[in-house]
Amino acid sequence: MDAALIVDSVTITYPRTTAPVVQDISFSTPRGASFGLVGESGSGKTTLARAVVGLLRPTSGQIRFPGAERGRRPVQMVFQDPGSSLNPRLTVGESIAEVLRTTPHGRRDLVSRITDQLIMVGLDPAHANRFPRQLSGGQRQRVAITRALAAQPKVLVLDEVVSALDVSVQAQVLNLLKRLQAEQQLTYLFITHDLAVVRYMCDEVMVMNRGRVVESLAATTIFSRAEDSYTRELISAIPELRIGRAGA
Ligand SMILES: Nc1ncnc2c1ncn2[C@@H]1O[C@H](COP(=O)(O)OP(=O)(O)OP(=O)(O)O)[C@@H](O)[C@H]1O
Repeated sequence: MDAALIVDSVTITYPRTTAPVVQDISFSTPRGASFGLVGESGSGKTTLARAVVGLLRPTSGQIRFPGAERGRRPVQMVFQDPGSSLNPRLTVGESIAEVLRTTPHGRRDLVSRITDQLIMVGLDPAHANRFPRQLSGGQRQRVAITRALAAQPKVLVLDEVVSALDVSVQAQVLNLLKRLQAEQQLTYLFITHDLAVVRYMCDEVMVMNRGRVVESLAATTIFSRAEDSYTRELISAIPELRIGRAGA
């Protein structure tokens, strides 16, 4: 298996706390695949995600990116609320430029690269001159996605990226992510409490509860095969399976 991300026996304990919030978690994701991490609030998903992107160091265990250049962590993260992850004082173009300046680009000028980044996520190049507050939630999330991709990652950690959006906009953003994944062979770590999103987007899914793995299974079988009582509880908590309808 050509793995892009390997999480190996990772345990994370925050300073000044005793119990680990992530306990002995292992999984790997093939290149171009999507791995779902689900579990209710407080189960440790975001903590693990922060370790994957290097924002915190595991107390024990390892996180590896096979095939990546030495010393380079080929991963970016997109957050739930682009309103707070994008700098409100920078225009969309400046925000993307900030990242583009750090990557190799041959002879192409910055403005045409910004234009390409916007077109790639279905935005009007004229949006480069707007501030985040002048965009809709869905448009802001597209900016956050293209800004993350401007860093040329191989792995994208997507933490509740559609939870704050209207249902119809959710489907558009999920379909955009699917297209980008196919075009760029991206590997996704998809964090959500929404099992319908997981079934639509992911190949495999791992269910976490209180920092531990409850079960791991193929995403398509999550509704039919989930055996653990905790997973069944999460399933029964879903108000309706809307993605099947909106996502085609
Ligand atoms: N900086 C911190 N210091 C101490 N404990 C923390 C810190 N950040 C998170 N925690 C605790 O770690 C546990 C896991 O939190 P985490 O945010 O990873 O869960 P989560 O599954 O992502 O939840 P949510 O969906 O609400 O974001 C929680 O009990 C939380 O209170």
